[in-house]
Amino acid sequence: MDHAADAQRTDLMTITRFVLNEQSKYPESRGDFTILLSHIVLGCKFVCSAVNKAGLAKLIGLAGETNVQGEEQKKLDVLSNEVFIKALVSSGRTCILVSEEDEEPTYVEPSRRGRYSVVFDPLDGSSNIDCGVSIGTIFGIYLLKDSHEPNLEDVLQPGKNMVAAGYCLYGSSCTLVLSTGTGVNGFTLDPSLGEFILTHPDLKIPSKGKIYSVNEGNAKNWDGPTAKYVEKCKFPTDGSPPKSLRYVGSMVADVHRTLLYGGIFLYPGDKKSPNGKLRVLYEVFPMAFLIEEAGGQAFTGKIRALDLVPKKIHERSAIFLGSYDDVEEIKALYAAVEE
Ligand SMILES: O=P(O)(O)OC[C@H]1O[C@](O)(COP(=O)(O)O)[C@@H](O)[C@@H]1O
Ligand SMILES: [Mg+2]
Ligand SMILES: [Mg+2]
Repeated sequence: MDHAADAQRTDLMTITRFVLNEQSKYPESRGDFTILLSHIVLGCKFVCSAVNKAGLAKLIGLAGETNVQGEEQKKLDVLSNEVFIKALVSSGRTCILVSEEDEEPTYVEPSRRGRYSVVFDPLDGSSNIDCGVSIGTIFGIYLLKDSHEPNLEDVLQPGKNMVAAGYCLYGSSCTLVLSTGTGVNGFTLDPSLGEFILTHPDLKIPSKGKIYSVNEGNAKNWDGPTAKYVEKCKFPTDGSPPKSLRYVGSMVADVHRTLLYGGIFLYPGDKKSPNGKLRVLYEVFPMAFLIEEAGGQAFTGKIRALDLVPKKIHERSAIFLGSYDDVEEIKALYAAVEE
């Protein structure tokens, strides 16, 4: 084994070094994004360690408050939210923060303000916290185009205007997946080094998958195209084998598997919740941005998810995302009912 040759073939790259490389592609860049990202990374490391020791540190269970979604907040929801607000404000690079856990946006005071708006779900998959199943953090980043006073319009924008998006998965290992609009890369936290190391360079989602991921418990309320699609997954009529069902119930975990293995993740609208459950700004948009960057598709049942223009910060939307060919199939079923 020629270790020297092998060493020259594979990079030992930290996420900071990676983003610095990216930054060098933009001579006009002042390093603001690199600083912002280093604070997001710090937040992820903090939350990762809190999640790992949740049972020991009495961080399991309810916080005793209810958030704007009407959900009972978990202690880790509240802690993660505080950690990210603090990390983002202290970066000195943000102007507006939108969190799932806060009814109103946080407008950063002028003396600590920067040009980036960050929309985020501090802890995704809250129903899985207490049983130790994979959970995560999701974030999307917009850049203020000019020096106007930041306002709600700066975040109520189509997802395609984001400059970066990512998530951090707190699972058997802690993995941060990031895109700055030029491909998708995954970094694994080495707890002994406290460093996120590049382990999944240039991720590409397979064009077709063998897995479908949906909460079938809502099946009785589904519309025609969704019911037909899931039926096709289970009872294919073209001689192909049935797809396997995988559903963790944490969007980060279900999308991470979909990104690596291919297939489709869907949280459709239904008779009970016409706009589904997932929130446009800090769940649908960042995941759609990553999936498209990796060669997949993200569809709302009507349009390309990233073309949505949200009217409210906690707006929800149906979402079908994953492998290009699989999403193409469900788009055809919805197109058929439009005719
Ligand atoms: O239990 P359901 O209805 O299947 O919903 C699961 C979905 O809800 C969520 O937990 C909502 O996110 P939060 O946990 O951040 O509120 C998603 O992660 C997941 O995909
Ligand atoms: Mg969530
Ligand atoms: Mg959440």
